[in-house]
Amino acid sequence: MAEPFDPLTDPAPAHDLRAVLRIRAFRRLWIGFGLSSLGDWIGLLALTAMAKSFAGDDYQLANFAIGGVLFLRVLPALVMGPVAGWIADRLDRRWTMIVGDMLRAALFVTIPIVHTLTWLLVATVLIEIVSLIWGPAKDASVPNLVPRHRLEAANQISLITTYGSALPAAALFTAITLLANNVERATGGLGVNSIDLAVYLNAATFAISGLAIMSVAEIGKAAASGPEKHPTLWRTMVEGWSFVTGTPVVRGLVVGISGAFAAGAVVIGLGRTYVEDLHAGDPGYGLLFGAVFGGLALGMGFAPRLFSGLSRRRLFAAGLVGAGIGLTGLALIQQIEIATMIAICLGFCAGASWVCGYTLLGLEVPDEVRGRTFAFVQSAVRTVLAVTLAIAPFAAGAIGRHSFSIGGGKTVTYNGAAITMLIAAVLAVVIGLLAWRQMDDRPGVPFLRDLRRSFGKTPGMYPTQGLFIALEGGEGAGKSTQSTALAGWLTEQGYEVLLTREPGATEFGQQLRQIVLDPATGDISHRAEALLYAADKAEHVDAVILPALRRGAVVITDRYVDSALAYQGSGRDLDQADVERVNRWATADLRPNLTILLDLAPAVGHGRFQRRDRIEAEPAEFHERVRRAFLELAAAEPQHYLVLDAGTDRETLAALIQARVAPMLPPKPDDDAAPAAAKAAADVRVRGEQEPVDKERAGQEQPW
Ligand SMILES: Nc1ncnc2c1ncn2[C@@H]1O[C@H](COP(=O)(O)OP(=O)(O)OP(=O)(O)O)[C@@H](O)[C@H]1O
Ligand SMILES: Cc1cn([C@H]2C[C@H](O)[C@@H](COP(=O)(O)O)O2)c(=O)[nH]c1=O
Repeated sequence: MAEPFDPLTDPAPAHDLRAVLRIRAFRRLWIGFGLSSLGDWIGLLALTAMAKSFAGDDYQLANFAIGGVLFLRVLPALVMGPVAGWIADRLDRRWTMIVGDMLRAALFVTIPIVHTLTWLLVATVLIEIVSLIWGPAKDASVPNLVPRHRLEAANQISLITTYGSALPAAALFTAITLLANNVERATGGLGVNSIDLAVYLNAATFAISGLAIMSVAEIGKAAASGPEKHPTLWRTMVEGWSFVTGTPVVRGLVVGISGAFAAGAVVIGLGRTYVEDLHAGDPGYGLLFGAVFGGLALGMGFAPRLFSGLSRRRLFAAGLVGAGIGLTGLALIQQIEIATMIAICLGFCAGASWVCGYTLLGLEVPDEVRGRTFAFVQSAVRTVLAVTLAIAPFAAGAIGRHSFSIGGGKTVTYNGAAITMLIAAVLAVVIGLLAWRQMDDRPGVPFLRDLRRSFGKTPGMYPTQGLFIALEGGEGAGKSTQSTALAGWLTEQGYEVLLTREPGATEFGQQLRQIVLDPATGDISHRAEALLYAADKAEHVDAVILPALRRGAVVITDRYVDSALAYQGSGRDLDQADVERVNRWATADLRPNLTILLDLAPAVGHGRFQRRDRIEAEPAEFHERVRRAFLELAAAEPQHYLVLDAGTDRETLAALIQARVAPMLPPKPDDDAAPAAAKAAADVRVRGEQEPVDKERAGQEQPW
């Protein structure tokens, strides 16, 4: 089970990488896969060097041997992918990884001992097969070790570690070979072989990785689905395929990720001839590659934080389209300095997409098929890489050199590499747009507006235990009526329900309510008003809402953060962004799983009652602004809102609310299994009027 996130003990923002590493289970797994990745890279360098050494001075054989090692590293994925996924979903994932690491260590040890090219190639295939099972087992485990809102940061760490370990691996490999050669020279030939040494070191990294993973007891077997707990391999493959093709989001992800890799492979496959055509030579080649990979690292590391408020589905697809546009620029601009800049942007977009795609797979794919899906993606990616790398140079060669007149007697010459890149760029854009169509979760909201608003915003923390529902709307819209009705309906069904409200659900909150709403308070600074409401929220979340959610209760609050954004952020002359920042901080960014917005013309709402408190007494324009702000908030995140016409009769409204809430409900406290205390709690508790807050008890609750 995941070590659950608790805003009370770890209030770090979701994108804080250190906060993920504070999760013990993930940290240990990270040490394991960090070492495995390091081993993988050293292995690649050492085995290609060893293959070359077997060929001696025979240039052709050396190329064949190196090509053979590289080809055999890709080949197993093409045939073994589905089997690897089946194994990863069926076996205990921790033991799969431990045994996998130990097997890889043992296989690496045998290579210098047997010392033949044939065994080197056979062992390469076997190691790759083990890696194919190990990878999906690891990828599928991560979402179970970290809370959902930290999965993206966990994936950033995973990807940066996997690809970033290439650099220390190369440095280590160089250091070993230099050291071994110096020892050889100094001792006059003890027979220390630097490549063998690197291979043994590599074996050691896998063995230590296995030991590190042994201590992660939290990793287990995949959740079993349905009555058939051990489906056959064939059945698993068919189910996996139909899951991927039949689930639009996953289909979009697989198509998108494959497209991104195809675009990347085109740059890798044609980079050499492309820079030759720009007369940039080896330095240009190095520059271009450094730019793409540097951009990738920047995208993986910073894009999620930079666009923290943007829907991940949109960021994924936009990244793909961005990479396609970058590739177009690369193909058209025939100047190495500008091409380098473009390559950084291209890498950035691809990196953003890659980390989002991985996170979405972890979030959208159920545990029982996650291993298969990751294996499927890895196979698809490797197949696409292999095919693109093979086809791109031929396509470029076949296209050849072409000159185009651009007027004024001038011509530009594009050769096959640039034109093939252009074709790949168009494909990448089309694939990105297709992925967008399949996955967009905010239809109707213009992307640029979304993008502008997303800067500096946080994605929010949505409870995964219990259910959190907020009712929002203007004065007299019927929030109290509907929240009471909803609470009654849920209680009848056996749920523990906590009905609460803002401001004033705690003793402290009652005092604040008195101050902010009493007309006798008169005019106070709008910032002071905003802070008083925010203080009420902070206490409400810590003392009332979180403890109830941790118990698995359904929490219904009559008003929450949206009220502050609408009343203080839009009604008053305050900056919305400031109000949002303060309120997100005050509530540890806890957001309702669903906000029910009861929309009503202010005049109608005011006509439903007589009394006027300090806020209700504000002029009509104030309440109009508040109404518009509520509607805009709902339009910006439709998946978290139910907007209803509050002029509808009470019963119809209640039925509509029930229909929307029903599929979101958590499991009921099981009559037989639930502890007595939980059963006793299965009633409606109303906060804000009678009960004082029992802080001591709240502090003792289990984290959720
Ligand atoms: N659908 C409805 N149609 C007509 N009247 C309603 C409806 N729902 C509630 N009312 C009436 O409107 C008045 C205000 O309802 P309620 O207290 O539920 O609204 P509220 O949104 O909680 O108000 P406030 O913002 O003041 O807390 C009550 O007299 C209630 O009986
Ligand atoms: C939470 C919250 C509330 N308000 C305003 C909105 C209402 O005018 C009152 C609360 O009264 P109710 O009868 O309990 O609905 O307070 C606000 O301005 N900002 C907030 O964050």
